[in-house]
Amino acid sequence: MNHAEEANVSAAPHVVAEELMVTGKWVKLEKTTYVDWSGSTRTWETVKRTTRQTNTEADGVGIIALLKRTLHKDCVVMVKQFRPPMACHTLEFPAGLIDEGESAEAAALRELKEETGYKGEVVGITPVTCLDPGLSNCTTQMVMVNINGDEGENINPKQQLGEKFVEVILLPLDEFQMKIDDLMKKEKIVVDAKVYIFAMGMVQAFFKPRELPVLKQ
Ligand SMILES: Nc1nc(=O)[nH]c2c1ncn2[C@H]1C[C@H](O)[C@@H](COP(=O)(O)OP(=O)(O)O)O1
Repeated sequence: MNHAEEANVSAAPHVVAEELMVTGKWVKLEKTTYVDWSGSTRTWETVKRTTRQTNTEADGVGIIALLKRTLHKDCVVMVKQFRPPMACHTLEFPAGLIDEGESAEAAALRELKEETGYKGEVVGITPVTCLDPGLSNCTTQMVMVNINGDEGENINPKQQLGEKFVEVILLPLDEFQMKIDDLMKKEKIVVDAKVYIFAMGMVQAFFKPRELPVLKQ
C-alpha cells in the first residue's frame, strides 16, 4: 500500500459508536457517532427496525409479481393499503419482513400468498438494497416472481391477511405508468418510489428502447 492509499484508508468515513436513544416494539432511534471524510467526529440520528433477523442481511422483501394469463395482458400485482406513517393509502409492490431462518425467496412467496392470494415462482432477485439511507439502515431485496394465472389456485386467489386489510390491484405492464397516474388523479394515494421508478423504466423499455434516458440538448 502506498502513502496515498494509506491516507485514503485512514480518512475513510466510518461509524465509531451507536447509542440507543429510545426504543419501541418495532423500531428504535439511535445516536450514531461517525468519523466523516475530513476526519471530524460527528453524530447522526438513525432509525433501525428491532425485528432484523440475525442471519439475514435484509429486513424485508419487495415482490415484483407478474401475472401471466392466456387472453389477458401481463399484469403487475400491486397492493393498496392504509399506511399510518403516511396517514393515507399507498400503492406498493407486495412486501413484508423476513422471518427468522427464512430465505428472501421463501419470504417473497409467503408474503405474496398472504397479501394477494397468488402462488408464484421466483425468477430473479436483487442484492440487498437500502430504502432510505439518510434516515434508516432498513434494507430490502426485490424479488421478481412470475404467476401462472391459468393455474387453478391462481384463478380465484384467496388472501391470508389476519389483521391487515390490503386491496389487490392488477395493472397491465404495458400501461403501468399511465394506470398509476390515473389512480393518483382519482384518489389521494401516494406511490412508493420503487414502483414509480419501475413504471418509468417500463415506459422506456416499451416505447423508447433505443433512446438513451438522458436529456437531449
Ligand atoms: N413500524 C411499525 N410499527 C408498527 O406498529 N407495526 C409494524 C411496523 N412495522 C411492521 N409492523 C407490523 C405490522 C404487521 O403486523 C407485521 C408484519 O408486517 P409485514 O407484513 O411483514 O410488513 P409490512 O408490509 O410493512 O406490513 O409487522
